[in-house]
Amino acid sequence: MSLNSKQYQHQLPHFLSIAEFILPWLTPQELASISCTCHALSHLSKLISSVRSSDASRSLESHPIPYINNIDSQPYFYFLYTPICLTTSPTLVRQFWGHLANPNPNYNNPIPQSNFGMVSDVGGCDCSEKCEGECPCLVMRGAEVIIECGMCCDCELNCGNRETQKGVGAELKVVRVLNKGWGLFAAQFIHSGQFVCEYAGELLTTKEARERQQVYDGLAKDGSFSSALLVVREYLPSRKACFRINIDATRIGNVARFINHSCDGGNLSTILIRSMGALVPRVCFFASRDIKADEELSFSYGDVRHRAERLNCHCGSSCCFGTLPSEDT
Ligand SMILES: C[S@@+](CC[C@H](N)C(=O)[O-])C[C@H]1O[C@@H](n2cnc3c(N)ncnc32)[C@H](O)[C@@H]1O
Repeated sequence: MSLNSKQYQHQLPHFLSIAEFILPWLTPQELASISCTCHALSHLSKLISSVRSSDASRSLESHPIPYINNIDSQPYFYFLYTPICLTTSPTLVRQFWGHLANPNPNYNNPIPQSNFGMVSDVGGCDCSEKCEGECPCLVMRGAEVIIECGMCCDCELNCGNRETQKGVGAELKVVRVLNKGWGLFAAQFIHSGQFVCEYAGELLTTKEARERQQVYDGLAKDGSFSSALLVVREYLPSRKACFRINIDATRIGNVARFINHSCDGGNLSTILIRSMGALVPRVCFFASRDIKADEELSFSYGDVRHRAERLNCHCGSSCCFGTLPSEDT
C-alpha cells in the first residue's frame, strides 16, 4: 500500500496521529528507513529529528541541552538518557524522544533519586527541610570526602547539602568538534568551583567492565565507534587503590558522556561524592577554574597509556601527549 495514493488520502490524518506516537520510539536508523516510505512520514521523521537535536536530555534536565553541528550532517547522537546511575537494566532498550506536541514536559520536575548501593537506614539527619549548623551530614563534610544528605535523611531536595542531586548544574550544549566527534561545551559562564554534572550511566562490576571494554575495543577498530566507559579508583592514604567504580555511559548515560579528554587536565575536576547511607560514591564534575560561555569542557582521562593500539589525541593543549590515555581495565 502506498499512502501517497489517492485511495488512502482520507485516512492520512488518522494515520499520522498514530505515527506521531510511534516514531519517537524509533532509533535514527529505523526513522531513516520509515521516512523512505512516503512524503508524510519523511516530513514527520525530519520534525522528530529536529526536536531530538534541540535537547540531548529529552527534557530530563532543568534546561534543554542542544546539539550543534557545523561540521557534518549528523543532527544528534542517539543514546538512552538517564540523569542518575543505574544498575544494568536490560529492560531499558528504547526511550520516547522527539514528540512534537510535548517538547518539555519534565523541566523543573525533580530528578529521580538513585537508591543504588544503599546500606540499610543508617546515618542521615532528621533536619526538617534545610540542613544548618549542627546537622550531622554537614559536620561530616571534610575537604577530602564530600558527604551530601541522602535517601535516609529527612531533609528535602532543596537542602543546600544536596548540590549535586538536582541534575546538570549549568547551561550546556553538545557541539560537533573536528577530529573528536561530539564534545560538551559551556552555554553560559561557569564559576570556578561550580557543580557542572554527574557522570551517569550503568554501574558495572569490574568483570562486566572488562568484558564490555573488549567488545568496545573491537568495535572501535574501524574508527567510527567511541565508548564512554569511565573507571575511577578511590585510594587509601597509602596510595593503594581500595575502591573501583565502573560507569558505562556508552548506551545509557547523561551528557557527561560527551566530555572529551585534555592532556593538560582540562577545566573540570572529578570529585567523588558520598550521599548519607550510600555505599557507592557518585562521580561528579566541578569547574576547576572560571569557564567562559562557548568553551569546551574537558578533563584528563588519566596518565596511563598501556595499550598498543591508541587513539590520536586532538586536545590541542601545549602539553598534548599525542595519544589518548588507555589502560587495560
Ligand atoms: C567519552 S567519549 C567522549 C565523547 C565523544 N567525543 C563522542 O563523540 O561520543 C570518549 C571518546 O571521545 C573521543 N575523544 C575524547 N577526547 C579526545 C581527544 N582529546 N582527542 C580525540 N578524540 C577524543 C575518543 O574517541 C574517545 O574514545
